[in-house]
This record gives sequence, C-alpha cells and structure tokens, in this order.
Amino acid sequence: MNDIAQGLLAIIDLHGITRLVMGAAADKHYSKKMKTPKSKKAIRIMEKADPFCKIWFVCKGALVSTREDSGILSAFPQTLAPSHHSKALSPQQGSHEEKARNPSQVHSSRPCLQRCNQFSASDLFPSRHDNLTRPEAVDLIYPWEGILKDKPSDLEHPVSTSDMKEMMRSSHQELDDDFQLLWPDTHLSEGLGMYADMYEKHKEVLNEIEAAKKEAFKESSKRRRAEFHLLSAIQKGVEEMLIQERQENDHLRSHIDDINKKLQEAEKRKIENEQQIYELEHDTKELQDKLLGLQPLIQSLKEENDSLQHERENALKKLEENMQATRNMVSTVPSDFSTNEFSYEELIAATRGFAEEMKIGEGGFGIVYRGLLRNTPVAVKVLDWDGMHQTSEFHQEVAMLSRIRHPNLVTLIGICPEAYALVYEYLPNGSLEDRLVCSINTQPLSWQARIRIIGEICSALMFLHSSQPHPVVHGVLKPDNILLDANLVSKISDFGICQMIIQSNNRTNSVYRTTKCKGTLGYMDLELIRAGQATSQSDVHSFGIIILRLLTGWHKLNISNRVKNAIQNENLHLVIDPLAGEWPFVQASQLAHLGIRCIELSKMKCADLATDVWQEIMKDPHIAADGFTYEAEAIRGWLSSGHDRSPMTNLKLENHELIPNRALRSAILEWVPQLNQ
Ligand SMILES: Nc1ncnc2c1ncn2[C@@H]1O[C@H](COP(=O)(O)OP(=O)(O)OP(=O)(O)O)[C@@H](O)[C@H]1O
Repeated sequence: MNDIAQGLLAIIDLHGITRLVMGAAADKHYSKKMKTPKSKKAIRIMEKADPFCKIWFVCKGALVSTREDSGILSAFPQTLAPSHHSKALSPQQGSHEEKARNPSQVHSSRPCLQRCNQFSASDLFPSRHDNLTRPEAVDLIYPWEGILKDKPSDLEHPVSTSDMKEMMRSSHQELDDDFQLLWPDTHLSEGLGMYADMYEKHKEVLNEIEAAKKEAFKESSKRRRAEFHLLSAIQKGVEEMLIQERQENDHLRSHIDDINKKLQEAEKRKIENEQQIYELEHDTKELQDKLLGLQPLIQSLKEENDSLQHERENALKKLEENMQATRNMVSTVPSDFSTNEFSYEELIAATRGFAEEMKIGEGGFGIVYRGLLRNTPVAVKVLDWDGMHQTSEFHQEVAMLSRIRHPNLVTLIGICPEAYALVYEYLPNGSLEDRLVCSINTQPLSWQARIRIIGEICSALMFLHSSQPHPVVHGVLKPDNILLDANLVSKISDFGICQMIIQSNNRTNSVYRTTKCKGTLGYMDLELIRAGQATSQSDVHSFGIIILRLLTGWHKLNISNRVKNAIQNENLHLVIDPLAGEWPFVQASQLAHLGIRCIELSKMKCADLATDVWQEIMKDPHIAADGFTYEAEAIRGWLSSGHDRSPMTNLKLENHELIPNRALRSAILEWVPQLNQ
C-alpha cells in the first residue's frame, strides 16, 4: 500500500480510531502563523477521515489545528451541547461508567474538549511528555507499527504505542478532574433538589441515546470494515484480473505476431512459387516450341535410322553369304591355287644368310629364324626334312596349309621349296610357354587373358578339325606352339606339320614323330602316341591339359588327376595359379571341369570340340563396351557382381550395355550342324 494517507484512513476505519495526533507538516515548514495542516497527507486525513475521529495536527511540538469529531458532536441534541448543559451532567455517572466502556467516546462528549482548540501541545500532553527530547516527533500513534512498511517523511519519529496510550490516559484523567471541579458532589446533591426527577429522566434518555449511538457506531464501523474488506478483495481481484488479462494480452499479441510473421513468410513463398511457376511455364513453352522445331529432324533421323537398320541387315546378310563363300573356298581346294613361293636368295637376304643372331629357336621340326622379307617381318622355319624324294607331296601339303586362315592360327605366308622352309608371319610376344614361365621377366598372364586364350585355342582347333576335304590335326599342341601377337592374341603355329611329316615318313619310321616332338609328352595321350596316330582326339587331350596348365600354372605330369583330387577335396582354390590375379571361383571351377572333360572326351572316339566344348564356352555371344565378345551369361554375372572393368583389358568399361553378336551367333549355329555331319 504505497498511498500512506489511504492506508491511514483504512486503519482509522478498521480500528474505529476516534483520537489521532498527527503531524501537520515537516518541522522545517513550521511557522507560528500556520493554522491549518500543510502536508498533503495531513490535509487528506483531515478531509477524509471518519467524522467520529478527532485529530490534533501538530508541528514542531506546537498544536496547529484540531479537527473535531463532528460526527459525534453533531449527533448530540442541541440541548446537550456542552456550553449549555455541562452543569446538568453528573460527572460520576457520566464519566466513570462511560470511561470504562468507551473512554474515547465519553471524552469526545465532554464539554471540556471544546477547550482543546485553545490547548497548546503541552496542554494536550502531560508534562512528562514535555521532557521528550524531540517533542516535534509526536506526530502519530502507531499501534499498527510493523504493518506500515514505509514511514512517511513527516512522521519520522513516531511516539511508541505505550507512550501514546499513557498520553491519552493522562489527558482523560485531566478532563475528569475538570469535571470534578465543575460538578463537585456537594453542588450536585444541592442543585438536584427539584430537578432530580428530571435529571434522572434526562440521564436515562441520555444513556439510551448513548447506547443507540454506540450501537450505530458499531454497526457503522462494522459496515465500513466489511466494505473495506470487500473493496480490498474487489481491488485485489481486479488487480489479479488485470494482471491476468495483461498476460493474456501479451500472449495473444505474441501469438498474433507469430501468425503475422508466418503469413508474411507464406506470402513471400507464394510469390516465389508463382515466379517459379511462371518461369517453368515459360521454359515449358520454349521447350515445346523447340520440340516442334525438332520434329522434322527427329522424323528424318528416324528415317535415317530405319534405312541404316535396313543396310545393316543387308550387310549382315552379305557377311553371312561371304562367310559361307569363304568356307566353301577353304573347303574346296582349287587345283590352280598357287602358294607364295620365295626363292632361296630371298630367304638368305631376309635372314642375313641364316645368321646366328637371326635365329629365334629350334624345335622338333627345324630351326626358326627372324627375317625381313619384302619389308614384312617374318619367321622362317627351315625344316629338318629328309624326304627329299617327296618334294611334290610337301609342296601339295604346304599349299593346302597356306590356304587355311583363321585369326588364331599363325598365318603361313609362303614356302621356299628349295630350302624346305616355311615362311610365317612374325609374332613378337613369344610363345605361351614363355609367358607362363615369365621368361625375360615378363609379367604373368592375368586370369582374364588366360580365359580368352582358351577360347581362342578352342576356336582355332575347331576350325582345323572341321577343315575340308579332310580335317587338319595339329598333333603336337602345347604352349610352345601357341604364339602371342603384340596384343597377346594367341595363334597356333605348326598346325598340320606334324601330320604332314608323319604321313610322309609313315612308310619308313613310325617312331620318328615321337622322338622329334620334344617336350610334347606331357600334353599327349600316351595311348594315342602308342597307337602312332595323331588325331583330333589327341588335340582335344592336349587342349584339356593346356586348360589345366593355364588354370594352375603347373607344368606337371598327371595334372588332371591332381586337379580332380582338388575338386573332390573341395580345395580347388588352393591349386589355381595365384599369379593370374583373383580368379572368379565360378569361372575357375568351370575351367577345371572343362579341362578334365576334354581329357576324358579324348578317350572317346566321338570327342568333338564344337559340340562338347565350344558350346559350353559360347552359346549366346554378346559384345561388351570393351569390344570383346563374351558369353552373355558370364559377362552378365561379371557385371552384376559389381565389376566395372573389362575382364580382358582390365580397363574401366564405359557402360554396361551388351550387344548380341548376331554374326558370331549365326556362325556358331551354322557351324554346329556342319561339324556334326
Ligand atoms: N612365327 C613365329 N614368330 C615368332 N617366333 C616364332 C614363330 N614360330 C616359331 N617361333 C619361335 O621359334 C622357336 C622355335 O619354334 P618351333 O616351333 O620350331 O619349336 P617349338 O615349337 O619350340 O618345338 P617343337 O617344334 O618341337 O614343337 C620358338 O621359340 C618359337 O617361339
């Protein structure tokens, strides 16, 4: 409660205070001329305080003014006004009983109180208060001391409650004494004589009036208290309500602010979206226009594509026809065909007179020299030929062999009958044997290259075995006879030579072949050797051994039994050649089975690479992004297992698209029935 005056008023009402002494102004403002209170609080108390409360306003120890308890005094009948009837009152009856019940009210009804207007502060307060070191501090009684937290500045030195009570008691006593002086008992008894009855009645009436007044005052106080409590409660409620409303308003305002912000953002987004839609519509329209403009181009491209497709089909058809014609040409040896023949002088010039430094090596059939013939690098094989009398036969056989062309057969360029020499294309990367033993510190062949080479050898062998009018058998197939070109593409050399030599020497010495074919025993079937015959079965057997050699890197006899055991013991992974890199186990296992199968097939008369082996290698050839042809299932498996590099080149594949190799497929399909005839 910050309004002190209001607080004092409430306390006056609450406690029914009827006597109050309070400061009229701060001491420093005191002047003798001061007749009314100057402090705002004092003025307000004077104006608003309960009319029953009499107030003495003091300043610097002097009484400045008094506000009478006009409510009570005015309630008295005029006849009882102290100035007229003071002598009619019985001091004993009036003072003592009433003093006991409500001394303040009794005092207020005493005529002597009228004199208080003329009292100085020292008159009002007993002499002992004059001894107060600071009389000006006696401004206000604080029975409620502690309730008011802040004392007003002009009430800096309030008198204690006990002091004030004492002051009041002394004052009452003094007033009683005055009565005693005015109405001594002797005068009363004498004066009442004739008016005794009247006096008694008067007294009764006065008592009744007094009682009624008390009752009225009590009621009024009670009502005011109730009103005060009610007002306080209402005020408190209103304040709480206001606080709550303020909080709600704040909350509502912040909520509205949030909504406004969101609205603004939504508006912004809406504008952006509209802008985007507009741009998209614009772009769409532009694209549609462009598309319309491109329509003729698309149409012409479509037509071009159709015609190209048509051309392609025709080309394929032509290719197939050409292939067929080639096959017919190969199978039919024209009588007038003339082989490239080189003179002995030419060979001497090409090989620098068969110089030692031009010698590449020596095999079972003769010595091989490197040379440059007609600006072409060549390999010249001078045969160790002792059947001089059969020159015509040699000529015929070689002529036949020189017509056989296949990408995986070393091309026989020509012959030199004078020197019994064969002139071949030169293959710079040596033999498969050299690569397998990594001679001259060459890199080992990868498993991809090995699988490719197996396919190439199979293809070449099939071609030889299907040659017309009679099949060409290699007879001594081994890694030394498989040469590699600059791109490590494998080519079989010496095909037909063994057979030719055997045939030419058959009549004289059947053991010749085996003694001459050094290093071939591991690749030839002993039974076939004993039978003294080189057949396609012997080639299949050798091919099986070569497969196992490429798979394991072993150069051992009995290799097929060792691989078989590994398969049975489920430890094939222990026998595959680690130098070839990380073999895909499925392919490695397939190759192991294929190699063993070839060896077993060779024992049967019906062994056929095309139907029994090749079919397993290629059923549905597809071209991958690296340009190589693969079995569709194998290359799909390769790609789907996460590989993105070429199995052949190990370079990254540009894409994973596979194009069916229709030409090869149709060739295979055509081939197979022919082979089976
Ligand atoms: N066309 C060729 N180009 C390059 N080198 C060749 C060519 N032909 C053969 N050679 C090499 O000449 C050497 C001798 O080859 P040759 O074919 O006479 O014997 P071989 O195959 O090793 O054994 P055999 O003839 O007893 O089977 C080998 O090192 C071989 O690699």
